[in-house]
Amino acid sequence: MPALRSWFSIPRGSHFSLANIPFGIISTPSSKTPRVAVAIGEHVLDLEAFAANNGFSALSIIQPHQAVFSQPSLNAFAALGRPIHAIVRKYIQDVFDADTTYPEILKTNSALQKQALLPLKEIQTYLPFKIGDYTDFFAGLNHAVKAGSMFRGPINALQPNYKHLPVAYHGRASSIVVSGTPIRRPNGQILLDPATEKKQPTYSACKKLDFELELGAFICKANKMGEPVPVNEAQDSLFGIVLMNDWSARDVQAWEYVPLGPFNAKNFGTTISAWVVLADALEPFKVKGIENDVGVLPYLKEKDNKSVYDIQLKVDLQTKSGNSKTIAKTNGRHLLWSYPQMIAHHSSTGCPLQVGDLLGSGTISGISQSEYGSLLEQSENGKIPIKISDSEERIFLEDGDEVTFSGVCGSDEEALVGFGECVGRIEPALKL
Ligand SMILES: O=C(O)/C=C/C(=O)CC(=O)CC(=O)O
Ligand SMILES: [Ca+2]
Ligand SMILES: [Mg+2]
Repeated sequence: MPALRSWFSIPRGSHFSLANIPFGIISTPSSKTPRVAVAIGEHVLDLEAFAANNGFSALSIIQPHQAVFSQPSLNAFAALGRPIHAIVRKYIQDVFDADTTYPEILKTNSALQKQALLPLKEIQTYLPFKIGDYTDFFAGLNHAVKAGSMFRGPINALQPNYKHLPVAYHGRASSIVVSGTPIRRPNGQILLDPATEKKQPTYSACKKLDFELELGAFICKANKMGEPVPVNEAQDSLFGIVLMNDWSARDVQAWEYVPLGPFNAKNFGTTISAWVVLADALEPFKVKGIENDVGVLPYLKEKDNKSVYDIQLKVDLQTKSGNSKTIAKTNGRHLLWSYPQMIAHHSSTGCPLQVGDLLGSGTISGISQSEYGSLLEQSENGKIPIKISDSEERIFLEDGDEVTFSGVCGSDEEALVGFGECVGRIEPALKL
């Protein structure tokens, strides 16, 4: 399909082309109340201002719902359901199209352009949703094999359940932050010398601080308690996707996680990107995930044989002294389980999912060192240093390090569907 052309200037290579239209929450120095916007090129369209100035006058279906754009989160907009998200996205694409059906709405309305089109660099972004619950899956097969091999050897790398159900832990919604928020190194219980017989922990600053490259999915449809979401209807629950960093304290994790899973090792901070790419925008980039070679149970069997996304993912690390390096490149296709399968399994007991819940994919890794989505894998749990520059290397994160994830779909520079960035810098631990 040829790229949509706009009357509005959208630079080539922008993650926020007309093919995208991602949603987020913004404010400006002169208007500090957080509200809904979409990103377009190097600007955002403030949907509160747009709605208040008859921007949706040609879209009668949205008129009774315009208050959703004045909310400080996307929950109310998301709850309108996928057919409405699709209509709104298509309408905004039309308003910006070079041959728009509605030139009077924005193309020839310079007053509204001035009011509602704001430079990205002048706005502040916020968490896109009020997140009630957060669950982090472990669907990245290559990551699970690599991490499991390091801890239990290659024969026992995967637990017997791994290919039969999407494994997950219940995370902590209260410490999810938007891209750009600093992350403080946690203090925690660790074993300084795990090899010795006597297991005596100390309480200290984490010495094995790591990132995990993941995708996060937001839920837009609540299921009632007791009523599971069938796998082949689960796409209706999927609002959109963000980049996600499940910061992980590996030494805390190693000591605490058997038998109930990660607790404090992953509850001190999780960063997500600010712009939510709608499931509809990702539709052209659906691909087959990793083949599951066990026959999954019927409640996890999907009709759709393409249900993960071809997203080119990248991790950059910049040190306090300014050296930086791309330390990993991988792809969103490296998942054994799809989001519909995760949703179906999560709700299979009757557990209610709610609008605004966040589901992490699990760390996404390829199969070679430069494709690993965590330092745990890259450094073989601290054994192999990763060269950042001639003067610096890393095994785990140091104070002042800044980790930047980016993700983009497509190759046509005029029609990229990108996520922007998911950034966090490490601050020193509280002094003990
Ligand atoms: O297989 C294991 O015992 C451990 C796996 C991990 O440590 C990976 C991990 O932290 C899970 C995650 O992706 O959050
Ligand atoms: Ca994780
Ligand atoms: Mg986390």
